[in-house]
Amino acid sequence: MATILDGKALAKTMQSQLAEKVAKFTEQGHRPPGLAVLMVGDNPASATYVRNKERACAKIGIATLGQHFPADIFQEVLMDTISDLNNNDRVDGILVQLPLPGSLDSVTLLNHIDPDKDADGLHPINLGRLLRGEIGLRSCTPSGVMRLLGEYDIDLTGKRVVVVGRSILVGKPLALMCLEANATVTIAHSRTTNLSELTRSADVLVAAIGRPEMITADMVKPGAVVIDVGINRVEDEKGVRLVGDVATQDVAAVADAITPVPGGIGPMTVTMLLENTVLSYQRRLGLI
Ligand SMILES: Nc1nc(=O)c2c([nH]1)NC[C@@H]1CN(c3ccc(C(=O)N[C@@H](CCC(=O)O)C(=O)O)cc3)C=[N+]21
Repeated sequence: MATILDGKALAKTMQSQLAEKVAKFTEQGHRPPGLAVLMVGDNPASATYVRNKERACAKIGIATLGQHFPADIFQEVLMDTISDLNNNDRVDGILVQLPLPGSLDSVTLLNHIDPDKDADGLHPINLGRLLRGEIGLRSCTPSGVMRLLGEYDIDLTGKRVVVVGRSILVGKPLALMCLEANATVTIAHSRTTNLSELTRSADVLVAAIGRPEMITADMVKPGAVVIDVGINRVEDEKGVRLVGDVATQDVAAVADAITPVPGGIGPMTVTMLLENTVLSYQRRLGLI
């Protein structure tokens, strides 16, 4: 059976290290780090994520400025709110919870965030910095994947990585990070032909598709490392549960290592958001 890559455990360790770090700075008399969380509408999944993020911040000593807007809010109000937060010295990170409802233009909003406060690492400047291999705030889910691989000493040098999914949130930035780590990277997507043949060639297979249990055991090379980025809520005879993009039980019999859902990449994503916020705080206060 495959080794379980325990994101939940690593997230816990990293979060207590972050808490110690923040405590050290505040004991020295510095203000605490600040994260602004903008949530629009009342998508129940988003509300849960936002609550989890705020709870994690509280534990670490990051001050949160939560702002909740109705679904029919005007774009201009959100733009002005972001301007204010960009100018607010106590705010080190700004997060706009996605997806946004209705006709709101998330790209324009994200582009309006000060790149040095872009805790999600989704601003084009930060994506460009990643492309060029420069220092910057990096997208949370892909950097969570890289951190978890590192924790288990999984070196990507010379490995064949296949990333299934080409989203700007996960697939594209993760492919760049794997390339930076000297892997040979292929991005597969909905128009890829002979997908199973391709995924079977992967030493490291990443599923970031958003389709429950799409990656089955026959698509995985024996001994491969399988990273499951999917978070899908499904309802069946077993009730409502959370499943990834990988048929975990079957694939675990073939793979060498696999991330679970829940308890894998999800908790790492939240932790990287916290780490980005603290990093931005340290850079802004000259504590680095
Ligand atoms: N601006 C923005 N940034 C995000 O990072 C962002 C977002 N919008 N919108 C939604 C997605 C989704 N996302 C998750 C983070 C953690 C878990 C997580 O911790 N999941 C737990 C289970 C939680 C549960 O039970 O629902 C786990 O996998 O173990 C899941 C999903 C961040 N997102």
